[in-house]
Amino acid sequence: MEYKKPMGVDIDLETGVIPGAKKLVRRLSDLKGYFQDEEAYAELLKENPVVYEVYAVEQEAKDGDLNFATTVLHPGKVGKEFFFTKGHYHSKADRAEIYYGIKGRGGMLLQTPEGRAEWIEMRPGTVVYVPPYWAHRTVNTGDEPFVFLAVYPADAGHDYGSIAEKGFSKLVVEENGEVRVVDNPKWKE
Ligand SMILES: O=C(CO)[C@@H](O)[C@H](O)[C@H](O)COP(=O)(O)O
Ligand SMILES: [Fe+2]
Repeated sequence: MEYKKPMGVDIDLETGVIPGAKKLVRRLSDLKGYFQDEEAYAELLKENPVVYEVYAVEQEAKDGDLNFATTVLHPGKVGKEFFFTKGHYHSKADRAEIYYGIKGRGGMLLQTPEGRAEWIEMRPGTVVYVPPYWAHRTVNTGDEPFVFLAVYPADAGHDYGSIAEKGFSKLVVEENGEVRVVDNPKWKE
């Protein structure tokens, strides 16, 4: 039996960086079609800001092993909608996940394949359990980077297709200076 070597790494709790991790950058241009307000999107696209970065430590996609990653989700809005991650189901849809809030403020939108949505607020110290079969997207509702850790089965995979096409049934917006979770007028099952 070949045993893998155990490891310990220190997340930089200020920046969210995991030393030695694989870095992925998502700019606004990577989120084409995701936001409601197309005019506001086109305007902000001139700057094409970084919306989020992911620092991932991933294993071969085998049953029983675990991956982990931090996400640094920057503050910002497109029109009234707060910056968010693309959101996905897992390719192996029954794979669950744990998120842990490190810095900043935000929350997670979750959704069943039938379109039943839930919103869970996150702050430093919040643990969110993502059950099997729920799509999940994080949203930064604050004015500083929202940093969190995710731990997920190594064989979970990402299925972006249905969210990219249909979005979530709820939107997280700012209205009169308040965070509101409202129905998505463009949602169709
Ligand atoms: O849920 C996971 C892994 O299963 C997170 O590590 C996200 O991958 C990350 O927060 C970026 O979000 P997406 O662009 O992948 O939706
Ligand atoms: Fe996930």
